[in-house]
Amino acid sequence: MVETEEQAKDYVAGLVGVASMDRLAQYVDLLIAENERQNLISKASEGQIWQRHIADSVQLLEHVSRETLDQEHAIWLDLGTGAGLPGLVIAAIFPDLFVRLVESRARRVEFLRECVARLDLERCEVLGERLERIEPFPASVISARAFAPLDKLLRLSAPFSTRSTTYLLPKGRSAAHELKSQKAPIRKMFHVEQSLTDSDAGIIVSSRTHE
Ligand SMILES: C[S@@+](CC[C@H](N)C(=O)[O-])C[C@H]1O[C@@H](n2cnc3c(N)ncnc32)[C@H](O)[C@@H]1O
Repeated sequence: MVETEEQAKDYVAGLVGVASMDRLAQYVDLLIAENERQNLISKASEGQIWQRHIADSVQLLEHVSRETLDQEHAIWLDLGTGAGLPGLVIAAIFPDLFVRLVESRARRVEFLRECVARLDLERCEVLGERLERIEPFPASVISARAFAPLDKLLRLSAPFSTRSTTYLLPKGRSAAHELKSQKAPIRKMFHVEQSLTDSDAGIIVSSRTHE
């Protein structure tokens, strides 16, 4: 388990390069500063930002194949990005990957755009709209943390999903229960992975190529 700030930084540094670590540190500074102006993350989590937010986002990489990310036109779509979690963290790690962040609240959109500019993430696009209003495109990866209940999330994201889309859905403590309440075909498409940052939390991940 990744339980402390030190462990979180070591965990992330073990997975990403030095330049990515620098961009993540820059993002952490921007996030803490902006959290004074708008409510992006809980005040209580500021002192554990690497463990609660950065490592929590980075761990998603353990559940997506390198092959998926290396495809020429791979797009990582993050729904309800809010403060930048996990989508901006992913963009900071992979500046060459096309990352699209969907967020409807104007002040959050403004903050995300500022982060994209300050971190020089040319391939990261902030779609400042409700997801329902966005013209669908095929996404290689769809992530969403604390965005919507699973059935709504799957309904809204379906137009962006293909047979090979990898879903990565950190669901906190409700993961197993939410998946269990779905109909059999959905239950078969996904499984729950243990979160490394919270022993009670799970990540709903698509199991394999699906319809
Ligand atoms: C609870 S926050 C989670 C933010 C971030 N993913 C995190 O884990 O910290 C949910 C975010 O989704 C955004 N959101 C909710 N419904 C949306 C929709 N239909 N389209 C776009 N954004 C939406 C909200 O504005 C909010 O910023």
